[in-house]
Amino acid sequence: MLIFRLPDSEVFHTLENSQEKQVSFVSFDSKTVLDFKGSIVDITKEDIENQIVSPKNKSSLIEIGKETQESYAVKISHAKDFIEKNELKKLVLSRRKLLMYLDVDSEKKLSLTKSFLKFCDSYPSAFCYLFEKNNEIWMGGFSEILGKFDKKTNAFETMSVAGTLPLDESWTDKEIEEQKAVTDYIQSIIRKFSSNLKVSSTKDLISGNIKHLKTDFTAEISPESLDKIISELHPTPAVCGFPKELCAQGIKSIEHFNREFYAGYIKVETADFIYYFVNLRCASFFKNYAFLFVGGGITLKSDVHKEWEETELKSLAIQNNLVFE
Ligand SMILES: C=C(O[C@H]1C=CC=C(C(=O)O)[C@@H]1O)C(=O)O
Repeated sequence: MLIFRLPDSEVFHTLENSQEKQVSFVSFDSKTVLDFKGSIVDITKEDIENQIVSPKNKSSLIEIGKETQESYAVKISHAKDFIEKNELKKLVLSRRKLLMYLDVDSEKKLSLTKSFLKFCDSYPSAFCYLFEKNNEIWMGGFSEILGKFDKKTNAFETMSVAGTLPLDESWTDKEIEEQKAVTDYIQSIIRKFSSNLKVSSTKDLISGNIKHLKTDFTAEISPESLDKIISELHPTPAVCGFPKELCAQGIKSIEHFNREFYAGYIKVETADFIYYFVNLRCASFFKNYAFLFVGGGITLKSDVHKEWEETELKSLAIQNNLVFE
């Protein structure tokens, strides 16, 4: 079962009755690819609500912070050591926030389909999805594209999204440098495949309770180079770091958990476009608990308290939209 909604659209989709590979979830390390087959069809809100994908136990929302602010601070300090030793600009570190819904006396249980619809309402410009496959349930959504390819014109779009602050704070060198590392990397890749790259000015991207810095890129490419561009782009320094192999190794040794689909991407092929959405603000759901995956770019200027707060704010994208009934 897969339900999704494209950015800035009010139409929900699912897949039906065909062997065509239409949607694929690629893990952060690119080693796992989960394919969903079928033709893309519309699905109503009522039909979504009638799907049963909610964990079965009765539950209420109680948060148990497995990763504490102190343990995350130790990891941030390891990330800084790694950055210094390897003379890096940044490394993207993440945590898995554990959310328990314990059986208390309440009659309430988590409805993932209603949560999905609420999440979609809260983030209208995001690509949002909910899937259940091979005993895994994931929900997520964000507005960052790794790529969008127009099959008719061969136009390719991508973006550099990084740096995070609460809406009322002003950008500092830390966020500007963090996002510039992503912008430089993306430009260097696209220029190898296209001679007419256009780069926008850098703007704010508002995402619920927080904002990011965003630069857009457009270029004409040959359809044959699309797969290569995507595999070179992923994982960008917005979710990993540069050089990517070294940073991915550093992340693995510091984080101590498998990111799975978090910070991977989702490929969606429609009649006109091939989209590659960055899989952020996502969670995997189990019977009594969920893992909310949240991270942020660490630089030598990072403040441990602010980095923790950033991941807490990011976790609210999913957490504040969970519906218990
Ligand atoms: C890695 C995440 O965010 C990325 C996207 C936007 C801003 C980011 C940042 O400020 O660090 C990250 O690069 C995440 O949300 O887990």
